[in-house]
Amino acid sequence: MVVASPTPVRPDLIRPTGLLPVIDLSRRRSHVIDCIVQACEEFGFFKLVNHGVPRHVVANMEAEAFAFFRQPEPEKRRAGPPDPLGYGCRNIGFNGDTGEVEYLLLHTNQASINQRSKTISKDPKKFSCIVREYVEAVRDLTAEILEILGEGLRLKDPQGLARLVKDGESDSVFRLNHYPSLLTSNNGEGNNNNNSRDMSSEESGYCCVNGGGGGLKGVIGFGEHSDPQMLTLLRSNEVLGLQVSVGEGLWVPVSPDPDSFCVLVGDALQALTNGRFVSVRHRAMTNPYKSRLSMVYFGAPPLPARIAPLPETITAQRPSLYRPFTWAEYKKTTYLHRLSHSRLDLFRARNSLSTTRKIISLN
Ligand SMILES: C=C1C[C@]23C[C@@]1(O)CC[C@H]2[C@@]12CC[C@H](O)[C@@](C)(C(=O)O1)[C@H]2[C@@H]3C(=O)O
Ligand SMILES: O=C(O)CCC(=O)C(=O)O
Ligand SMILES: [Fe+2]
Repeated sequence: MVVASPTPVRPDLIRPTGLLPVIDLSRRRSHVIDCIVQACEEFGFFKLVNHGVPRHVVANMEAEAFAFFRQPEPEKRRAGPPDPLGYGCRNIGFNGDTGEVEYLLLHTNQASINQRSKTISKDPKKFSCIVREYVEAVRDLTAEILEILGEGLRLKDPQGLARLVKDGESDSVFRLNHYPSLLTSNNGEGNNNNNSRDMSSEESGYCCVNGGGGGLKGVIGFGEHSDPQMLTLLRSNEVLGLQVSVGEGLWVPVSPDPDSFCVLVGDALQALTNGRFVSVRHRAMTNPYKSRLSMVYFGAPPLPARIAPLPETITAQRPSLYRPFTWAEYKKTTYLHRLSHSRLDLFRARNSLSTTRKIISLN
């Protein structure tokens, strides 16, 4: 069991379950604003409950995803190889990263979804319609959270951040990750799991914290990284796997809750807030007994959008930490590096390291 003690959570605001914040979106708005800002500052992560995304929209997407991954490998390969969009198995990105995961990566642009659906599903109209419904719901929720953050940061234009993901040209992507259990994967030749079944949690009795339980070591499904975009909304089935870094090598498992969304601050939002919000490092472990499915929306601005610390986040004590860049420039850099690379450091303003040292010594 991991016991970690990073910066203590202000007890009046966030209701922690274990260590990580859980925020109820249906509470009083001013309270929600304070909680979300605090969570983004302290962890770059929170769990959101009572979020308003209809259950059937999530259930339909999950059913389509499982139906896709249940197919024999040659069928799935029709939707690949990832360019980076499409179906991928074990290889992540173009720089040698691997993990025990198979995935579908889609752009959220409707024309692209329609086109890709043709190689993904035997009923492409149904598939693209279900993806559209899900993506629209999570995009709207992402925009709502960004508006809350805009208010919390007292931005002159509180809707500005949300507009970036609502823009028709937004470069947001959607990813379905499937982490087969050891029972359903077949050692190397893909995951032809259509005839296998998982164990029930009662059968498995598996309790995985920081990688292992019952004497089994955890296997990395998706290695350590931060997400490059602004905000990530991640929903998984009831299987444990996601872990969040709280610094000093400590990984905190996120208890799975199919009715909630995990919200993760990405690199672009860290830059826009001049480091006030932290992009959280995270990873996903596989579960030996149960297949895990995560559905992940990455809210991004349009490619030409300029990313630079917002004026309201720049002060005499905390001058601009990052030089301006476009999302296109950042995305290109992302794809030139390994998954675990701290790519935002490449965009630090000159002298920002000495500024950081000054801030630390003033505290
Ligand atoms: C190894 C890589 C895969 C990735 C692009 C990268 O070069 C580094 C970041 C990776 C990541 C992590 C978050 C998202 O899953 C993703 C789609 C993204 O935007 O950055 C992936 C990229 C990918 O798998 O294509
Ligand atoms: O599957 C998960 O829980 C994490 C996946 C992830 O971090 C990603 O797709 O970027
Ligand atoms: Fe991620």
